[in-house]
Amino acid sequence: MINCGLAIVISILLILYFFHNVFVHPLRSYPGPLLWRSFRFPYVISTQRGELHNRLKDFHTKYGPVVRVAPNELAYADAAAWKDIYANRPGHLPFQRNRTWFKKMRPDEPNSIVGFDEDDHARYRRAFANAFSEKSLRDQAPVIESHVDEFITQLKAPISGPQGLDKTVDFAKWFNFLTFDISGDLTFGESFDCVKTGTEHFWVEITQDFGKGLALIASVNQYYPLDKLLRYIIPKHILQRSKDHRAMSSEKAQKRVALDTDRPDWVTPTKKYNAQKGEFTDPEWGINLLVIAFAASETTASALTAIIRELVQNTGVLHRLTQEIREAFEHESDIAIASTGNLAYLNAVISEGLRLCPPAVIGIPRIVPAGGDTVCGKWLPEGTYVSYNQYPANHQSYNFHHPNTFLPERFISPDPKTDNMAGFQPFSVGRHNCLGSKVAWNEMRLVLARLLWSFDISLKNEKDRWDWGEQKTYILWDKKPLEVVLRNAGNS
Ligand code: HEM
Repeated sequence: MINCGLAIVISILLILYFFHNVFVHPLRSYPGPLLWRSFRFPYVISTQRGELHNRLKDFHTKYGPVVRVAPNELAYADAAAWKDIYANRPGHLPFQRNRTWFKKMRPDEPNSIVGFDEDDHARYRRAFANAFSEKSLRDQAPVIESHVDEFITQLKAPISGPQGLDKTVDFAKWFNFLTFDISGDLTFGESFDCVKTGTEHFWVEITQDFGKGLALIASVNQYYPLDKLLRYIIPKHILQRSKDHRAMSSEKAQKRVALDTDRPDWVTPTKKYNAQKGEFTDPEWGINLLVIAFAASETTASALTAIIRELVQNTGVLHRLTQEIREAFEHESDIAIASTGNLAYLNAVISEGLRLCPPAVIGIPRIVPAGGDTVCGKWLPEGTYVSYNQYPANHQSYNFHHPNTFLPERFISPDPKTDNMAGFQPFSVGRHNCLGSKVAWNEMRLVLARLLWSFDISLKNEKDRWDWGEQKTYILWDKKPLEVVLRNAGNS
């Protein structure tokens, strides 16, 4: 009897909630699918199924550039939203990162540079910015170049053996090896040696679950007080792995920070700045170096994997790019970070890869600040979740012509009538934009130039062709293997 009464009460509350969201809520005039406008659960289920990017893409096609995707959330595919949501607007309060995505596992954990606390963020950002100045990047270039050199040497080794056989490589794996080795070196002062050993280091292996973990945390946190149960919902062995990983990161961070050295990396300039302006605590170093090592690697590996997939699936583009690179350099040793900056077609290919397959697939929502504010000319109540979602937005024909086609030419001479380049912000804008965008560009140009100079590259299996968006995303791309055949091009 009590159960029956409870069920009736819950049903009535749900119906009232539904009517409130659809007919009374301040966002009621925004278009979107009825179930999503009424309840949060379709968004959460879609996130957990890894298909949110495709659902949002379809919604933006059907409903236009602003869609209500949950009772309190709007998704934007309108370029004007970038400035309103992410940039600093004089006279406006900042739109903070959404706490549901970044809630701490333990209250005594410090915030990180990607956290929601704006004061801590500004303090970290000012310090780490020194590691990404033009001078610091120049100092770090030889470190990146030596890792890329080791990567190419490893790929070449069996091919230049006695049989001179072609070699099959899974680039989804190998780009991870390379980018994590580089960021291990530049954060913790030592490479993870994935390229050297041809295997994933334990630290790197665990980070492969980060996206899924973030997606789960963000989903559960939507349902107060369920979030209190988070630590009981996550299986014990996963919690333990996560603790081990944190402990290993802290240990590595402390070891690196304790070193009295001028090695060119992301710690030396930050430490020098801190020596004058105020030190980080050990836990602050630990969490930030962990976050930066991850942010630098996963994204760049995703971009490189996507770009190579698009190249081997679009052989006309591959041919033109290979020609540009081989004509630009006489010797392999001429290919360096400084010498690859101005290759027009290479830059266009990378941009188009970032447009079609953005590593930051969807935007982490921001929150409209106290008192409410405007986005794209319309006032929104405080507390509204808002985000610009790159993958869904970049695939709309009202933003880019032939939006689903890999067309680097659109970046060679952009036509504002067909392509709205203001919407193309793969590294975001404003005070939280990517700190390492120049590093990413340096790495991507160098790796692609070295690869295409040395190898003729083709798909292992001609039938292994598919659209990048078919993969699942858990905040980040859940990348499928990319098996390609490398044939030594005979250049030296
Ligand atoms: C193709 C590669 C990359 C892409 C597409 C990318 C994209 C992004 C995006 C979109 C953001 C903003 C996230 C947000 O708004 O919440 C971001 C933040 C960040 N990225 Fe990258 N990133 C890349 C590579 C790198 C590299 C190489 C580093 C090197 C350290 C790096 C470090 C960071 C950091 C520290 C932040 C947080 C900045 C802040 O909140 O102030 N990223 N990245």
